[in-house]
Amino acid sequence: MAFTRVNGIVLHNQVLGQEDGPALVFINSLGSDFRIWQEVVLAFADRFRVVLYDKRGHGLSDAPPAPYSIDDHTDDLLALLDHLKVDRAAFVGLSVGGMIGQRIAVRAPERVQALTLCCTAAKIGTPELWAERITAVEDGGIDPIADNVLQRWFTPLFREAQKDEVAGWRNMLVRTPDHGYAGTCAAIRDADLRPDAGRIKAPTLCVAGDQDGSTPAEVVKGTADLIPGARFALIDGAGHIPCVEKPAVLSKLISQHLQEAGLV
Ligand SMILES: O=C(O)CC1=CCC(=O)O1
Repeated sequence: MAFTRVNGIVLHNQVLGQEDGPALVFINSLGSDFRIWQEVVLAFADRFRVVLYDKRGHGLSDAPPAPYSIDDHTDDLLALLDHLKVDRAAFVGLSVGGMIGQRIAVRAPERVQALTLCCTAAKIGTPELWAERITAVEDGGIDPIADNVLQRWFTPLFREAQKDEVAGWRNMLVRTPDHGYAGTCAAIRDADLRPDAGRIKAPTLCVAGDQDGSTPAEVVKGTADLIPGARFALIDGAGHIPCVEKPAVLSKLISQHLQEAGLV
């Protein structure tokens, strides 16, 4: 685990696995930190140099004043990868993490060997919806909205069967700095990546959860249709965070995609 200053802020990050292996970078979602990838990473650490980090405003990274943009998040990740001397990598991005992944694939195509876009889209929600959420968090913090968020993150079955685990992920969510969370809501509010989606050259897999209340399967599929050659896969019994709810299924999909991209 390391703390690295890039672009004037400290980013919490971890590099594990094979020092000489191909790099595999995971980018987490709104209100989460890199612990959400723990189960998935286990499937890759024997073959890959795995890079995990908390984006600005999240986890143990610095939370500079809001608002942020997707390009701020993208600049941070590119600078962190420069610091780590990772020239090229496969990227796996969840939700807003997938927006950052799409942006890297357009801005630095030579660095992207493969892209897995998980429960994400080129445009997520509406500006009005994000403005409402920002106001709610600015007024009352994350706690009052947390139960609604969890209903989108996890299926009813998982929430019922894994009450303690869900309570733990709720703790992660509500401990996100309010302005870090709101700052990233603003990044999502302002991002419409659809005009550039056709420029993505990396082999791309788009993955959806069949019970995702944030980026429903048809929204994810709509983005897959915009990206040349992108494939689409649906995970049964998953909400918005399949790396927690269905880690084995997600790992298998990522692994197959990386194989098809010639990375293993
Ligand atoms: O909080 C949600 O609704 C889920 C979500 C949307 C974008 C993101 O990163 O997470």
